[in-house]
Amino acid sequence: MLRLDSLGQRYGDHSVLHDITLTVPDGQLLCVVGPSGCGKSTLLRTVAGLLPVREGTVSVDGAPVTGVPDRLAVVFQDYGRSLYPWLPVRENVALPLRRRGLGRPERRDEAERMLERVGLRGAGRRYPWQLSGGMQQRVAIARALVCRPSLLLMDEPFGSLDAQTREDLEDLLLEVHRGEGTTIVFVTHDIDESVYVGDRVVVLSAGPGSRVVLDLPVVLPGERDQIATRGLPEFVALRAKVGHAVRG
Ligand SMILES: Nc1ncnc2c1ncn2[C@@H]1O[C@H](COP(=O)(O)OP(=O)(O)OP(=O)(O)O)[C@@H](O)[C@H]1O
Repeated sequence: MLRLDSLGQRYGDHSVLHDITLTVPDGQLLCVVGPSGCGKSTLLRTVAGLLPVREGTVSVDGAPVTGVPDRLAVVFQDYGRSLYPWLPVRENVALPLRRRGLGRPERRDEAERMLERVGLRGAGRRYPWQLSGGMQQRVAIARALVCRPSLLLMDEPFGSLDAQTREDLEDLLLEVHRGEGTTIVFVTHDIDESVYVGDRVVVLSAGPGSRVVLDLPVVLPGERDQIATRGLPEFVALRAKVGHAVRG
């Protein structure tokens, strides 16, 4: 479980986040949206232990965050820079397992299992630069999940992909989330995307000193489907609520 209690964050004198209190239960996929520059990435960097907590507290599974939490994984927008071009895809995915002390065959098997999970069976021997952007981001997701993190942070992970690939990866994320039950905090600019993938959407106000202005459970009937779900009146109503909150 992730808990933010009265979190305040700033860079020098510039206040970015103010009095953010949130609890993310295990297994929830929380989307965070808000106007550009409101502090979404700052929030993720704080949870990842990459920025010191200025005010309030942040804890993961009951332990205050003072450095990078154990069992945390992060996926960024910039897949091109997050994979090692000199390592084959399988080695990229297996990399985090080295710290777990697994032997080479076990690492290889786990990496192959995750590659299959993200739809990249048979791509293990290829190099990242031989893959499309969408495939590279699948590799980044496989690497993030290979250690079975208890918390996965995703910062605009599909922001630079074309529309079709983006939809494919949204569906992949939902499938993997259902299968692995990982707690996920997913930052996006895209209001539709937040409602489509989220169990819950939190909207931050424009800065400085952004606060939570909407905390919305996403309850939609049936399995999510790119065409059917987006056409549901419930979806349209949720999207409108989030849209109004983002625009202030
Ligand atoms: N390292 C830094 N030093 C100083 N100011 C920073 C730093 N990083 C971010 N900021 C400022 O903090 C504010 C929040 O930035 P942040 O990147 O967290 O917002 P964001 O909501 O993720 O933005 P976007 O949606 O455009 O990616 C912005 O005003 C930004 O200019």
